[in-house]
Amino acid sequence: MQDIVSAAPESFDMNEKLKAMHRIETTYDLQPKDIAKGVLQSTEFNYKLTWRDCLALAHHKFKIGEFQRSLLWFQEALNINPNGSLEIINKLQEMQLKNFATDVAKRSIYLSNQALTNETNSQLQDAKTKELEQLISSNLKRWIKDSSTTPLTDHNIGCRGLFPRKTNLVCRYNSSTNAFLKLAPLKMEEISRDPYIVMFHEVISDKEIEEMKGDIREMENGWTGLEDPKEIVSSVYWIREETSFSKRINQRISDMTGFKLEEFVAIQLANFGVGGYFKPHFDYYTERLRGVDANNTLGDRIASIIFYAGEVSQGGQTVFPDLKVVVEPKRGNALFWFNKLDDSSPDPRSLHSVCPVIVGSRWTITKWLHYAPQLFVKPCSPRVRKE
Ligand SMILES: O=C(O)CCC(=O)C(=O)O
Ligand SMILES: [Fe+2]
Repeated sequence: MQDIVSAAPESFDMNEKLKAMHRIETTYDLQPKDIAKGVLQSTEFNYKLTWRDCLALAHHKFKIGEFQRSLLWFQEALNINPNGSLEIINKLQEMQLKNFATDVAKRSIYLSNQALTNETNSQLQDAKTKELEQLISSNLKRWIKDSSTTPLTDHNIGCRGLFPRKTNLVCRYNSSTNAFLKLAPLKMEEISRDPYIVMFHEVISDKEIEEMKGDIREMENGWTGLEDPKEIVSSVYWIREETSFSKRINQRISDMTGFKLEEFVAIQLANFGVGGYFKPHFDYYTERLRGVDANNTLGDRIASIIFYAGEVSQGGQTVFPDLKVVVEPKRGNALFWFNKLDDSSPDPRSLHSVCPVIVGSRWTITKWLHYAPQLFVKPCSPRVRKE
C-alpha cells in the first residue's frame, strides 16, 4: 500500500501536467472548445475532457494570470456539464470572483436553461459586499485586457507549421565520408546549405532503439533554460561508459560526419513526454552550460547531432527560429548541424528549440561534437563571410 501511495501522482505532478497542457495550448494556439472535444490540430481523438478537467485547467490559468483563457475553460466546464454549474460557480465564489463568475455564467450556453439561470442568479445576488463587487469588476476588465495572448515568436510560428517552404535543396547519397560508406551509402537530405544542416535518413533501427532502452538505469529530470526556477521538460540519461550500443552509435556518427569520437564516448538520451519541449538556445558553450556537460574538458561543441528514436505523431519538431527551418522528428533519422563557424566563432544562426510534444513519446540520442579531438580532422580556417 505504502508503495502504491508513494508512486501516485501528487499535486506537484498535477501542476507540471497543467503547465505542459498550457504550453501545448498556447504554442499551437489551440482553442479550449476543441481540446475539450479531443480535437487537436484538426485530428479528432477518441478522448474527451471531463468538466472537472476543464475546471482544473480554468483554475490553473487563473492562477497564472491567463484570465481570458481561464474564462474560456470555465465556460467549457459549464458547456459540458450544465448540471454541475452551481459547483462551478461556487468554485468561482470561493475565489471571491463574483463578477468573473457572472461573466462566465452569462456567456455560457447553460444560461439557456432558465431554471438554472435563476438559481445561479440568486446565488450571485448573495455574494459579498458591493465594494468587493466593484473591486473585482474594475479589476476584471484590466485582467482580461492585460491577459497575455500568446506572443507570435518564430519558435511558435515554426511549431504551427507556418514557415515558408524552402526550395533548391537536394537529397543525395553520401558514400565518401569514409571507405565503409562506399558499400553502404547514407541517405542525406539537405535542410539548409548555409549554415549547413543535414538530415540523415534511416540511420538507427528499431532493434537498436530497443537496445538503447536496455542501457538506461535511472533517468533524471531534464531542464530547459539555465535560469531559475528551472522548468522540467524531459527525462535524461547519460551513457558514460562504453556499451555495445554506444560503441555502435559513436561509430555511426563517425561514419556520417567524419568526426573523431574515440576520446569522448558519453552520449545523452532524452525522453520528452506530452508537453515536453526545449526553449530556443545555443549548443555552443556559455560558462554555465560548460558545467552541465559530461564531455566538458574537450573544448566547445562545434556541431550537434540528434537521432530521433521515438514515435511522435504530433508536435516535437526541432526548430531553427532564425533560419525559419522546422524539422519533423521522424524515428530512425538523425539531424546534424554546426554551432560554430569555420573560424571557430559561435554561429548565432544555430539557435534551435523543440516544439511541445502533442501526441507521442519523443526519444532522442544526442551527441555534441567537441573541438579538441577534431584538431587534425577539421582544422580551423579563416572564414569569408557572405554579407
Ligand atoms: O531534441 C532536439 O531536437 C534538440 C535537443 C537540444 O537542442 C539539446 O539537447 O541541446
Ligand atoms: Fe540544443
